[in-house]
Amino acid sequence: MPAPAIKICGVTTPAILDAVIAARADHVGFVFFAKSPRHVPLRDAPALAARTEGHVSRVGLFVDADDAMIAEAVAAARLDVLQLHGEESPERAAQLRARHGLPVWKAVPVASAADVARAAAWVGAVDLILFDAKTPKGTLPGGMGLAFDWSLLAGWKARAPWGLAGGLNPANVAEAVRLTGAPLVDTSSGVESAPGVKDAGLVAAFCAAARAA
Ligand SMILES: O=C(O)c1ccccc1N[C@@H]1O[C@H](COP(=O)(O)O)[C@@H](O)[C@H]1O
Repeated sequence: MPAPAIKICGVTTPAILDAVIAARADHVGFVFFAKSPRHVPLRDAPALAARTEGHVSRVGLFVDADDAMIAEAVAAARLDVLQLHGEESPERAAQLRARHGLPVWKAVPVASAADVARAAAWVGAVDLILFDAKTPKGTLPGGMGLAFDWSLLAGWKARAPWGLAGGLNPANVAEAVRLTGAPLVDTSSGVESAPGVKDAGLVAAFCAAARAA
């Protein structure tokens, strides 16, 4: 089984961006969602984007964002991918893909086998389906460090590119890849010392563990 692609999400500082690049992650995620402790203000995005050039692809994470917000972030961070993490519809995803000419990833919240089955609605509308843990009502729709029961993915027959998120960290990512065969793994809280505070050592450990899986 080839090593999974790796995305480190919620990067907000040049120092951690350098750690992500040094650890040879494939994707870095910038969160454009004001309620998140990992929110990147638009004014900070150009400098972060410039640092990534030629090293890592830039994924912009949005939660039910409007057109203006997404267009500004695409320009400021020179995004390569749009990740939708809210209640966007397949039609909205397809519209954004056409408008920006960028791949669109959609997070699908999972707590049951039915949630995995519902991911079929996204096949064809997006470029990658990201299975993530369903979070409690009233909390952030992701970035909570919560894992779901990975065995639920046994019902997913991989009819589309997909990835695994939710509570992944250096200690469990190898097991997650072994059990699910995920072609892409995505983490945020699992490489932090506190919400929104990334740890360069944990970033390196996560990438090494994912690659060794
Ligand atoms: O990171 C956030 O703050 C965030 C906010 C709103 C939606 C999604 C968010 N993060 C994404 O959630 C998954 C799982 O994160 P974790 O590893 O469990 O912390 C991942 O894709 C994050 O990028």
